[in-house]
Amino acid sequence: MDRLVIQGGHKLNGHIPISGAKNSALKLMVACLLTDQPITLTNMPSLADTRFLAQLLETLGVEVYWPKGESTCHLNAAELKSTIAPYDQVRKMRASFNVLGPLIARSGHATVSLPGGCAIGARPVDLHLQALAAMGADLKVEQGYVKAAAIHGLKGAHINFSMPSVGATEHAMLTATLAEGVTVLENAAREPEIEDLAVCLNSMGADISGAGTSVIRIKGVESLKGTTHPVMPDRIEAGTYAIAAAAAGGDVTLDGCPVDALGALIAKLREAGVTVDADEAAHTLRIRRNGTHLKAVNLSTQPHPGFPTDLQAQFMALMAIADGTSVIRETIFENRFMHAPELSRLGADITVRGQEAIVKGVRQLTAAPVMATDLRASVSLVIAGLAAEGETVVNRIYHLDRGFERLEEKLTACGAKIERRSGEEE
Ligand SMILES: CC(=O)N[C@H]1[C@@H](OP(=O)(O)OP(=O)(O)OC[C@H]2O[C@@H](n3ccc(=O)[nH]c3=O)[C@H](O)[C@@H]2O)O[C@H](CO)[C@@H](O)[C@@H]1O
Ligand SMILES: C=C(OP(=O)(O)O)C(=O)O
Repeated sequence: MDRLVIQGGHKLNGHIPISGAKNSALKLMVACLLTDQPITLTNMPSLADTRFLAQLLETLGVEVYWPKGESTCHLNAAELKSTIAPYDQVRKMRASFNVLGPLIARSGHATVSLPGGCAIGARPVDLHLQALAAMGADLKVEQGYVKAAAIHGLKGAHINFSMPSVGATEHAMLTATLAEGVTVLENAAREPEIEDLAVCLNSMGADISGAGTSVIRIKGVESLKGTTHPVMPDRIEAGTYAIAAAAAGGDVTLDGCPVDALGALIAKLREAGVTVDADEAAHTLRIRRNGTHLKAVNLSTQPHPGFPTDLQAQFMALMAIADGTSVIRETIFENRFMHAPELSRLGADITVRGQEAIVKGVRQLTAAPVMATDLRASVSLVIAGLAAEGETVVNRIYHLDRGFERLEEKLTACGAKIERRSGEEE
C-alpha cells in the first residue's frame, strides 16, 4: 500500500497549475449517456474516480477513448449494451449513482446499485429517488439495487427539494433534459459544478436556465447531440493548495484557478491573516505568508456560496497552528471530523463536540505516522505534515488518489519535501 513521506518545515514558493474538477468531470462523463453522438471532455483530471467511472460507462456500452497521461477524454454512447450498474462499480463512488436517471431517460429502465463514496455520513439517496419518481419513474429498492422503469416515458415535474443536494440537483437536471415538458427544481443546490454541467448540456441541445441559482428550469427536448466541453477548474484542489501555502508559509500562485468560486475561503484566509491577491480575470490566486502569525477564526460549512465542507478538514489543519481558539462547525455531513484524531497525533489540540470541533492553536506541530480516512481528511494530514517539524508518514493514501492529480509533483515543484513510497504501512 502506498504512503506519503513528508519532511515538514519547508516553505512553499512557486506556481501550482489547477486541474479539472473531479466533481464536475464525473457528472459531465455521465451526460454522455443522454446521446448517441460522441462527447469530448477536455481538461479532464486523471484520477482514480474519473478512471473508475470510465470503466462503469464501458460496462454500460460506452466507447471510451482516454489514453493515459492525456487530458482529453472521448465518450461515445452510440449503443448501450447494458442498463445494469453493478455494486462493485458503484459502491466506491457517489457520482456513479447518477447514471440511473440518464439510463431510464435513454432506455426506459435501469438497475443501479446504491452508491458508496467517502464515509462522512449516512448519505441517503431519497432526494434523488423522489425527483425521479416525480418525473414518472417507477422505483423499487431490492437487495441493495434500485430497479427503475418508466414505461410511459419521463414527464417534466415540479420538484421542491427539502434540502439543497448537489447530487440530487445534478441527477434531476440530467434526467429532465429528455423528459416530456418542463421540469422546475426548487431549493436546488447552487454549486459551480452544477452550472458547468448545465453549460455542457445546453451545448448538447438541452434547454436549461437558472443553474447556479436555487430555481432551475429545464424544458425537455426530443434528443441531445454530441459536444466538446472543457471541465471547469477544481475549486477544492485550488482551495487545498491555498491552505497548504498558508500553513507551510511562503509565496504560491495558483494558475488556472476558479477565483470566483472561492469567495468564502478567500475571506476566511484573509481573516486569519494570510495575504491573498485574487485576480479573477487572470484566473490566478496568490497566497503569501512570511513570518506573520495565523489568527484563529471560526467557521461553519454551508452549501455554496458558503464555506465548502470539502475544505473543512484542510482549514482545520491550518487552525491547528493559529494563535487562539477556533470553532469549526460542520453542517453538511454528520460524520466529517475523522481527521481530528489523526491531526491530534501531530500535536494538534482538537476537541470534537457533536457537530463542532474546538481547535486550540499550538505553536508547532510535530511529525508522526498518521492514517488517511477519506479524501479531504487525507489531504488535511498532508497539509499538517508540511507544517510539522520532522518526518510525517501518511498511510493509506489511496483516498488521495481519488481526488488529487499529481499531488506530490505539484507540491515538490514549490519546494515541499514529499515522496511516495510503496510497501508496508508505518
Ligand atoms: C461527487 C460529488 O460531487 N460529491 C460532492 C457532493 O456530494 P453529494 O452530492 O453526495 O452531497 P449532497 O449535496 O447531496 O449532500 C448534502 C446533504 O444532503 C443529504 N442528502 C443528499 C441526498 C439525498 O438524497 N438525501 C440527503 O439527505 C446528504 O446526506 C448531506 O447531508 O456534494 C457534497 C456537498 O458539497 C460534497 O461534499 C461532495 O464532494
Ligand atoms: C466527498 C467527496 O466525494 P464523494 O462525494 O464522491 O464521496 C469529495 O470529493 O470530497
